[in-house]
Amino acid sequence: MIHTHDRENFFPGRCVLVNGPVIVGAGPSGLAVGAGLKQQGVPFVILERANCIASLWQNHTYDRLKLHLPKQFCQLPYFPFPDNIPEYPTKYQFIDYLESYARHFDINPQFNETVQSAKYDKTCGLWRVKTIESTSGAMRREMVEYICRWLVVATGENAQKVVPEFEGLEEFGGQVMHACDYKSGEAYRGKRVLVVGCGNSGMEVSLDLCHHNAIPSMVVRSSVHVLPREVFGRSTFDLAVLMMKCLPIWLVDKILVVTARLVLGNIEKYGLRRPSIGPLQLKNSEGKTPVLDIGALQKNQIWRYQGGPRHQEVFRRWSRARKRRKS
Ligand SMILES: NC(=O)C1=CN([C@@H]2O[C@H](COP(=O)(O)OP(=O)(O)OC[C@H]3O[C@@H](n4cnc5c(N)ncnc54)[C@H](OP(=O)(O)O)[C@@H]3O)[C@@H](O)[C@H]2O)C=CC1
Ligand SMILES: O=C(O)C(=O)Cc1c[nH]c2ccccc12
Repeated sequence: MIHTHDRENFFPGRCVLVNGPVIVGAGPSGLAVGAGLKQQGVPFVILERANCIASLWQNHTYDRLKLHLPKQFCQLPYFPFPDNIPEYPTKYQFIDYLESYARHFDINPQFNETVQSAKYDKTCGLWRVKTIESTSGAMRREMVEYICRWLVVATGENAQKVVPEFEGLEEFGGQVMHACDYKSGEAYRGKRVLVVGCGNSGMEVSLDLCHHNAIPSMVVRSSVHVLPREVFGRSTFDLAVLMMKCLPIWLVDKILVVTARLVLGNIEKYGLRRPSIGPLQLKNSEGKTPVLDIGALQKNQIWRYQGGPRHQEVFRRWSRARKRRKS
């Protein structure tokens, strides 16, 4: 007979005892933790739901993407970028680098394993991490329970897409996609595209659409800090990091905003407003990343619907205009 307590603990899969940490996620952070542990000779297991390392970079980024920050800020510990890589690596160069990083440290994640739960068992001081095979279509998906003393969650800041509700989407008739599925503007030549969101993704997708002679418009919900990626040939981020070493954050913010104003002009003429809090302070308090501009701001073919109307109202107007054009 199985008691309730036993039933809770009953697990129909394999059980693996890990003599070190379990790391969830084989993205840059998971790999970096793995490399550190390898160097100390500590055994570990990396669990990854996708079938490759850095799956967000491999599968959910657009073709033209380049890192925003100079390479020295994006490299992982103990293994710098090769010298022949440019200052702002492309996504392909970044992925190659991560692949060689994993090879260099002989890191072999367990792919196609999705963590379903992780519970800390206080009585024995151990984590119980349950996974299920992620390969779809398998008749019986394998389940494994890992038991370990340490758990490292390295699942990423932006792994989960957020799609706002859109009333009237069924009647819209046009194609709708999230930025994580956008590859290039090639398919949108000559077409009107409404881009919802004015973060780095929204700005760069709009710029890519311009490069492909599509006609993007943007929905700008709130205020946003736009900084030039470079000032006098020097990375703005690099300058911010340098200034932070000797100046208070509010002053660095003031300098960044004044410099951005000198380089880019008043962003209100591009349909944008700046937040009252400075860019670094806003990043610290709300996690909101400033937009690092690589040319989208000044593309005057991008129309920006600013402020008041939320995506819903703009979308309704947009949808109606599309129907009028089609009829
Ligand atoms: N080349 C690079 O290195 C790139 C880096 N990135 C990075 O990836 C991360 C994710 O960036 P991103 O994908 O842009 O996401 P963000 O969360 O940074 O931006 C999302 C944007 O969408 C807006 N938004 C959300 N919901 C709605 C809605 N319902 N109606 C209208 N607007 C809405 C937000 O407005 P609000 O502010 O009002 O919430 C915000 O402006 C960031 O750290 C970014 O810097 C992204 C692209 C390129
Ligand atoms: O561009 C990105 O995706 C970044 O995350 C860059 C970034 C993070 N924190 C910052 C603070 C000031 C300027 C850029 C950044």
